[in-house]
Amino acid sequence: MKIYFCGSIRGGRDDVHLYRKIVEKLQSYGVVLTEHVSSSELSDRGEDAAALGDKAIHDRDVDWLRQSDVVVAEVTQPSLGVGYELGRAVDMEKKIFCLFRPSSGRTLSAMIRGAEDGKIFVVKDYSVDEVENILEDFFNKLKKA
Ligand SMILES: O=c1[nH]c(=O)n([C@H]2C[C@H](O)[C@@H](COP(=O)(O)O)O2)cc1CO
Repeated sequence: MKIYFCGSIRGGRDDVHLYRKIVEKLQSYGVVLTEHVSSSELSDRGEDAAALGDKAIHDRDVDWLRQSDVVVAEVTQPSLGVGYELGRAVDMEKKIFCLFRPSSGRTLSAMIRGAEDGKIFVVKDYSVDEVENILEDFFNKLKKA
């Protein structure tokens, strides 16, 4: 299974340790195409745009999105890139699982919360200590579907 993980980069890296935890769990279900999103070496400046170029980053990621079987996004830290990826993924009819932490004190964008349909686009409120169980539930149901 190919998994596309979305997490904030230029939107802010406050949750990078959580992204790492999520990606490690996801790797027990398949290949995470966007493992770099969870790297603590990646700052909020993003990948080396001078070497890669923003267009190359965008085109590579959209190609990975197309290849992916499922999209998992940590959406607590607001990120334009994550919002864009989710919009494109909806258009590609991908199965999408968004994770949001209410304990952050934030209110999730209506364009994410309101996209929930309980089937293809699922939004789950969670706390850090339950993230592994929540991912287990999601992938167990996915295997049965
Ligand atoms: O350097 C990058 N590499 C990269 O893969 N992305 C993708 C993956 C992330 O899920 C998402 C983060 O977007 P943003 O940087 O706007 O927070 O965009 C984003 C950047 C920088 O915008």
